[in-house]
Amino acid sequence: MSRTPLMTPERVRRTVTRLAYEVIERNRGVDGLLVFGLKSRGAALADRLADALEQASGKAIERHALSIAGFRDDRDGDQAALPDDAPSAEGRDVLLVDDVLFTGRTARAALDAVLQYGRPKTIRLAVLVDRGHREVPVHPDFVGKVIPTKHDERVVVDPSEPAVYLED
Ligand SMILES: O=P(O)(O)OC[C@H]1O[C@H](OP(=O)(O)OP(=O)(O)O)[C@H](O)[C@@H]1O
Ligand SMILES: O=c1cc[nH]c(=O)[nH]1
Repeated sequence: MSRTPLMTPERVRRTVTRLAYEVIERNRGVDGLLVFGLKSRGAALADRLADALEQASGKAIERHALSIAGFRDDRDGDQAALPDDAPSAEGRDVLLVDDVLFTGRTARAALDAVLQYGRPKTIRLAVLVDRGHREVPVHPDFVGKVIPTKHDERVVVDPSEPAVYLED
């Protein structure tokens, strides 16, 4: 297996900052914003994006991890219990965040999973990398970078650096 760098840590940081400003522009601010990172690897990115939103807006941003277990249409699994600190999404602007968008099945499952939290006013999707090969009609609202890939390659976001690699 070979690993090719696609985005350096500096590039990822700049991209996350740009995404934060795009979210603020689209939502006309951050009031009512509720950020959900898709478990498991979207949660680290959601934290970074929420931090960037706080820095850009000067306001606290509520963020949570969203389990999509039990909502996949292509995998079996039991639904995780709602966490004790589950927020209400009723009437709020929900931002779903994931590191990689591929077939779109995770994001589709997240649309079902998030409705356990109430009925949001809007639900939008932000991803760091869109690598194509969609199998369901999911389109992201905010994209860090579109990276065309072969189907059998893998895009890996290392949350600790953070950096993006292509593995084949
Ligand atoms: O668009 P899709 O085809 O659904 O692929 C994208 C998903 O794949 C990865 O998660 P993975 O399923 O590997 O789970 P993990 O985050 O728990 O590692 C990634 O973090 C996205 O959530
Ligand atoms: O390339 C891929 C495909 C699915 N999920 C990932 O994180 N990367």
